[in-house]
Amino acid sequence: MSSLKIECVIKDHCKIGECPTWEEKENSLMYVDVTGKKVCRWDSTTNHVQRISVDAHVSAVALRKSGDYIITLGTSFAALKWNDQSVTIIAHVDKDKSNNRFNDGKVDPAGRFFAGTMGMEIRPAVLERKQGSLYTLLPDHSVVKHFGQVDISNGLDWSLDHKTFFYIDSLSYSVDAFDYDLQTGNISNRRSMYKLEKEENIPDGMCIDTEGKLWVACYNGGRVIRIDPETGKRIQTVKLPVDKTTSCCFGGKDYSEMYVTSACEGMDDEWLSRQPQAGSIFKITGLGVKGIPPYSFTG
Ligand SMILES: O=C(O)[C@H](O)[C@@H](O)[C@H](O)[C@H](O)CO
Ligand SMILES: [Zn+2]
Repeated sequence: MSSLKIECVIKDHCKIGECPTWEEKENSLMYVDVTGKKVCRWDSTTNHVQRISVDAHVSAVALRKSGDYIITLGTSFAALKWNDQSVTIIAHVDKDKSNNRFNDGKVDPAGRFFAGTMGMEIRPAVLERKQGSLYTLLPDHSVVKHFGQVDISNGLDWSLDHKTFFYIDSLSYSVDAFDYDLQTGNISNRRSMYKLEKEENIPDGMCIDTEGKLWVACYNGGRVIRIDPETGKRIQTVKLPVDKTTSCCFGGKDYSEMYVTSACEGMDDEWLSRQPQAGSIFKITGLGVKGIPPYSFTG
């Protein structure tokens, strides 16, 4: 008998809730509302949500070793100080692409911030294709560009042995794997590891668990799926009460809870009436597997 439990823990109406990131020292979940232009912090002990409004699309938030956060804002990497709500631009990318924005990002095991860009959407997943690129912000604040020709740069994570980088460009409907060099941050030898099935729809955010398996949030698929990178097979599906599940991370006291963000942008009144929790954040317990703490940016 599964002890799986899904509860809506943050009743929000995020246009595009994204990038859930557990902050252990604050017992809190960080997340963003991309087109709502907000960086949010939910305190799991008080159930209180603090929101900081920013002046551009904010698509990723990550912890910073020196405290506070690093974010992707428009087509810039930026530092966010929580208490005074100050934003300091660190580096710009895609200077020749005024209609681009950053999308998903995450810090690698060596403290580098990987994030990718995309063209602005006309409506969900409808945009000028091949405009995006994948970048790394190094601790010295220089930027490395890995490759271009990306549609929607999305979920990313690293294997537990730090030898493989997993990456999603959403409109390829594939989860890809690269060889990854921990010492340099270089990635190579791209191959498809899992092709989504039709009803799983668009691959979005992603995280790894302590057994080395990947969890992928399926946008318009209303689910997270668990994939074994060794076999390229799906080993579990957990359905949620909303279709636009956007990303997932582990959190809670021992990283045994999974948090799933969602979106409501692009839903008409009839769809919203069927899924009134769209844009909220869900907690899944009883998965029987844990996650790992997020890495912090060392710059
Ligand atoms: O959430 C994201 O990663 C993007 O910002 C969305 O706007 C995508 O279009 C959607 O998730 C489909 O990939
Ligand atoms: Zn995403």
